Amino acid sequence: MDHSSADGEQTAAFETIKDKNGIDQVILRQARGASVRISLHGGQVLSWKNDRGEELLFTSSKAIFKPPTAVRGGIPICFPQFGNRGSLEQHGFARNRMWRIDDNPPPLQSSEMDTDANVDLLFKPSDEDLKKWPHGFEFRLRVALVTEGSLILVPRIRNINCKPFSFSIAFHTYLAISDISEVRVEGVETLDYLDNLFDRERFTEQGDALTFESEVDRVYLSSSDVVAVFDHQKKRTFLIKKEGLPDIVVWNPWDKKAKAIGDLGDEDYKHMLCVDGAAIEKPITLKPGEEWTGRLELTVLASV
Ligand SMILES: O=P(O)(O)OC[C@H]1O[C@@H](O)[C@H](O)[C@@H](O)[C@@H]1O
Repeated sequence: MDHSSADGEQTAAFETIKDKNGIDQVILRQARGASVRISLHGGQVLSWKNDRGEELLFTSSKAIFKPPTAVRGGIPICFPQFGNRGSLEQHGFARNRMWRIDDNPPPLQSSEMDTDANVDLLFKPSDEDLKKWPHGFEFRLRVALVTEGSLILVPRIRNINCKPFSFSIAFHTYLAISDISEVRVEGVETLDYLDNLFDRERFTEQGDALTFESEVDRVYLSSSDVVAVFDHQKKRTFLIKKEGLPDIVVWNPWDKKAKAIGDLGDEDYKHMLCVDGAAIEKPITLKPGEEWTGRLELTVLASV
């Protein structure tokens, strides 16, 4: 189905298709050929391609596309809990639920978001969810593909209950990389991090840039607003720009853990790196009626 509309210079266009399980997927196409595909299961971005048709997000060779589990790849959304830091299922329930297209979203502050291919998704908890997590909320997600091909995610979470609540959030972004040993992350040097491999003990990053030679599972705290991932072999750099998302998760399972993860191929860990804009260490608290907004912008640049 085509949902295009044109108004002078402004276009807001997306189409929906059904996957083989009957789940709606939204496709955003930008004029120069870049595209994004989003599943309404989990509100999960599954694919982001540049104008040459190259896939920029990793998908596992053993990915399972059948609900209720999230697809191993793309950008699953961890909400309202990150990992096992709470009583809910791992990474919270939002990634395992159906979202819907929001046809009439409240306007966003930022006008740049109205000018490109975009869609608004909405997730509201079911009665079952409310039994486990008794906090009424609306989670809106604007997904936009801008002219230069950058992918922008704008989450808005509103407390529609009469009591305050706190949540964590992470955009669990599986970047597609040539080879994990060819990649370095800049923007986390000198930061403190919680190491999931050492019971979340706090350490300080000592190196100039982060490179990989074994499993890494860390939450870097209060990072700068831009983190860069350089891929020497592919000669490209991902820029991760974020607002309202102070932390950065960096995860690669390496060989042993990869073998233990059912929906990840044994060698897949070489071609993925998760770098997530997140709010984990200090959960966000919303009073009744309050709304929180964040922003994540992913850009890919050619590098030498
Ligand atoms: O297998 P899941 O639930 O998608 O989680 C994958 C990984 O997600 C990372 O963000 C966590 O830090 C890891 O500990 C976890 O293994």
